[in-house]
Amino acid sequence: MALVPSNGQLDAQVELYRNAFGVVKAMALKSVVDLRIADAIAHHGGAATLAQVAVELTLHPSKIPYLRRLMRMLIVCGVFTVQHPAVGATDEPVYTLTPLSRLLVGSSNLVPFMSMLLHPTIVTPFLGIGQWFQNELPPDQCCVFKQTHGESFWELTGHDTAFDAAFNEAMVSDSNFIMDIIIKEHGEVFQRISSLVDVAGGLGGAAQAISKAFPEVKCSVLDLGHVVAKAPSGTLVLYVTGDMFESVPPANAVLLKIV
Ligand SMILES: C[S@@+](CC[C@H](N)C(=O)[O-])C[C@H]1O[C@@H](n2cnc3c(N)ncnc32)[C@H](O)[C@@H]1O
Repeated sequence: MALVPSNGQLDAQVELYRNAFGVVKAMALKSVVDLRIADAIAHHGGAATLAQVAVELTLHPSKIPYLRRLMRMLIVCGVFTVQHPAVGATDEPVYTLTPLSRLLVGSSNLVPFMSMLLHPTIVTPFLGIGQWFQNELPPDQCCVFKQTHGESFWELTGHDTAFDAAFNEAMVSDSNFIMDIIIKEHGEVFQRISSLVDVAGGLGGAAQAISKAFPEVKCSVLDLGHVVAKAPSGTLVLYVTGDMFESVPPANAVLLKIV
């Protein structure tokens, strides 16, 4: 039988499937965060066999073959690496951390932020994007989030205390991570100002970091009432309740981070 050239169709199919399976990458990462696999490897000095990981995570031994598959996926994603034993050796492969998974361990890790990004409340609305385009929604239901949950993101955080706490913790973890780098590498920008307002600053992770490094900068945070109510006290940072669309407290500089 004569072979018919595929005219790039096979490459296109691979690319199509690769995009569709992108969701598996995200969910594999979610399992790392849920199970704390990076911590398990870190507890073994940064290198562990599957059996050691399984013991650390208290997984049933019957799950080890599936854990191997999950780890294979995560290696492709750059989350872990594996060192195979020399040919003929009977040692087990050893899994190690990479720069990505090192961000999931230690004191200022990004686990809360990753957990939030991959939280069902955040992920589920994406399943309804197609439907959202088809429906003529009333103006007060104009976003995909509201279509799924029946209320806006900020309405939900206003009454769901557990989700709000997780969300605020996530934002603080991102701020702790990024502000450390910004202050070390570009701290000079804060030396030229005397006051700063962190607009929609959440619990003020960014403002707190700036205030600690530059106590001479008068820092304030503007956010919604239910967030300000949980703000830390006894710091130099002033928390102000308000709506950023109505007014913003005066300051030399305005900081907008992930808003
Ligand atoms: C994605 S978070 C970012 C928090 C902070 N900037 C950070 O990077 O950690 C957005 C923040 O905007 C606040 N927010 C939402 N609508 C607001 C409004 N109309 N006025 C003031 N803050 C608002 C939320 O409560 C939340 O704390």
